Amino acid sequence: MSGRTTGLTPPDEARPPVRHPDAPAPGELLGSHYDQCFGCGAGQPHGLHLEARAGEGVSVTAEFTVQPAHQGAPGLAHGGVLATALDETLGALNWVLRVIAVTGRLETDFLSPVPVGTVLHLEAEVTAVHGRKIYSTATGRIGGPDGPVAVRAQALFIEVRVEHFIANGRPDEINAALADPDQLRVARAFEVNP
Ligand SMILES: CCCCCCCCCC(=O)SCCNC(=O)CCNC(=O)[C@H](O)C(C)(C)COP(=O)(O)OP(=O)(O)OC[C@H]1O[C@@H](n2cnc3c(N)ncnc32)[C@H](O)[C@@H]1OP(=O)(O)O
Repeated sequence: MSGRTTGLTPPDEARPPVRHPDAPAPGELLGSHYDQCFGCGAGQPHGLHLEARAGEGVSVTAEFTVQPAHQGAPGLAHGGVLATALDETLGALNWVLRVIAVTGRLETDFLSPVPVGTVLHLEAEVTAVHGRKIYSTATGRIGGPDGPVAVRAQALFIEVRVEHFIANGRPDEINAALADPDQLRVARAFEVNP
């Protein structure tokens, strides 16, 4: 046993999240944090190509259209792909907090099947912050932004430094990313911490 507190309920001493003053304006398209990301990268042919926008407060919205490559059962989205869509949307909250954070824990509820061709309308918000721990929730609706919730998640993200990726990633991809001016621009945007 590690002794970690792994619950998804913020402790009493957690504080409300703070929108960074330089966060993108509500409605602004956030773009991809990495071209090869399976969740949001344009360079991944079978990726989700999820497009997220900044919301009000510390929130984001996103859309993901389920493609034939995303099937689990015939004609239905794979649950892991739906969890990825939730994870990616929650990860996009980094843009609004202006911190780099990775998923530590993700709990997902699958409430109804999501057919291929469906546009999943996602929303995520940070509910509390405690030290490096960022507590957040997300929903995915079908049939429109106000349609029924098909999937939802609670998550705990952990703030990391950019060195986390340099220390743990494969050298080929790390070096390619460091040589890409667009990628450096994104990394610098996250380094403007309060
Ligand atoms: C450039 C932008 C990039 C944005 C990417 C977004 C992509 C979408 C999101 C993802 O999918 S990220 C990829 C999936 N996640 C990972 O690969 C993370 C793998 N795990 C790790 O690298 C480390 O475990 C982690 C950095 C999360 C934590 O290790 P640390 O050594 O830095 O933290 P530490 O063990 O000191 O724990 C700090 C606090 O967090 C808590 N914690 C850490 N890991 C946890 C965990 N897994 N579950 C619950 N709590 C956790 C821990 O209990 C502790 O709480 P307290 O401060 O209250 O003691």
